[in-house]
Amino acid sequence: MKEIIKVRNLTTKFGQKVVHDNISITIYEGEIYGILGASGSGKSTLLREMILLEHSFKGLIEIMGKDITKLSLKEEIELKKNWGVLFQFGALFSSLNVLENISVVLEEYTDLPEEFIIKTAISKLKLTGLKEEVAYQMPKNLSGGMVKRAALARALALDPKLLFLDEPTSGLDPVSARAFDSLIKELHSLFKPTVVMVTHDPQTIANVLDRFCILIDKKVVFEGTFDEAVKSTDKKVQKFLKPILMEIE
Ligand SMILES: Nc1ncnc2c1ncn2[C@@H]1O[C@H](COP(=O)(O)OP(=O)(O)OP(=O)(O)O)[C@@H](O)[C@H]1O
Repeated sequence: MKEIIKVRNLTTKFGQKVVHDNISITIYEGEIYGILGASGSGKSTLLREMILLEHSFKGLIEIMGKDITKLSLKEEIELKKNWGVLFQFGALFSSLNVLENISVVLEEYTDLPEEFIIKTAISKLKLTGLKEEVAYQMPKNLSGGMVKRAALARALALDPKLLFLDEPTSGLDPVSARAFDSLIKELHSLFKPTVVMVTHDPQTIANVLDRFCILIDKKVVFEGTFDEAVKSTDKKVQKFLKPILMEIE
């Protein structure tokens, strides 16, 4: 298996507050990898560090063979073309309609003619199960599930090798959440991107992730598959898994 993201000896501090204390994880190409942990354990911070939005760390983060602290501007742009991001609350631009929200990414990172941008944006929208007419709606008129799908369509705009998802099912009702899990699995089997997601959703953890890490008390206390976690004798891992196992029973 080929490594696509390597985190080594990473320490994150905000002032005196240590969020990650010398943590290391490895994400392999093509897997669906979860960053798990209690609230405030630094999951989103780790994801934000990987996508160059947070820089308060020491140690190594290597993505597709590149140390992300040593990128030239050109390399940074090239690397960003390889990934799509779905932020926790969808984070669509409220003043733009759905089509424009997806198109901005294509306009920023490609030289495609406008007609092709529109066709591509609509095809991404359809991939996420939304109808073409949704393209002309404003985000405020969409349901929570539709916002997530539209935001996922935007994340898919550049056919990313890497898809970063921050709490993809949070805020969704159970039916929409499970439908979103299925969509992620379907898109993954179609395009085989590496998916890195922050989640605390027990069903997603048990049914969608290939491997995951668990952050507790600033450390990575576990990295591996769900079955391996269930078999772990580590007290912290067992305590973390208990409510998840009860929920999925
Ligand atoms: N830019 C920042 N400046 C100062 N503190 C920060 C910053 N970003 C995050 N933190 C702190 O780092 C800690 C970890 O935050 P983070 O959002 O990564 O946790 P999380 O595990 O994703 O939590 P949740 O599950 O609640 O979203 C929190 O105590 C948070 O307040």
